[in-house]
Amino acid sequence: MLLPVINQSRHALPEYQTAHAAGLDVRANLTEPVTLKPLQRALVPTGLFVEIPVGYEMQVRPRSGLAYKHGIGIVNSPGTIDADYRGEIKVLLVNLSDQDFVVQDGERIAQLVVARHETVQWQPVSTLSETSRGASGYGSTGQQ
Ligand SMILES: O=c1ccn([C@H]2C[C@H](O)[C@@H](COP(=O)(O)OP(=O)(O)OP(=O)(O)O)O2)c(=O)[nH]1
Ligand SMILES: [Mg+2]
Repeated sequence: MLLPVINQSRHALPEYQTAHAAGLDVRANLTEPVTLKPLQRALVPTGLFVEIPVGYEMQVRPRSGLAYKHGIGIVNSPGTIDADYRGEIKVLLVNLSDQDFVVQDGERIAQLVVARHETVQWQPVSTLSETSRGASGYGSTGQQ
């Protein structure tokens, strides 16, 4: 897919790091580093503006390496970039570790996944089809 993009950051466009990666690693675009204290969050700019085709969305997902090594997650994970959004893509990072974490300019902070989505029209009904699961959930099938 060709994706229209305006890059107002100082960095190269997000790239797939391997041949069949789902996510494009996106970099922080900062004039100075941002320090996240434990449990602190920050809306980190990317300097990127995109025009996603109708029927698609862009998901802003965490990077597992940052999560595992530093406890860095995304508060609203996965973030949703709508097809009609024309603003800057931002990443809502949170520090879930017990130590300060410094986000550096140019650091790969998240990955962007473009995906199709459906648009529904509601069909109000009074009954739903029966299944063996029924209304059971929240661990109803056990742990092992
Ligand atoms: O991680 C994110 C999530 C959202 N957005 C932008 C694009 C998205 O299209 C817009 C709105 O996001 P969302 O619908 O998740 O937020 P909201 O709280 O429902 O805001 P709104 O009332 O503007 O829809 O904000 C980002 O830049 N990064
Ligand atoms: Mg919304």
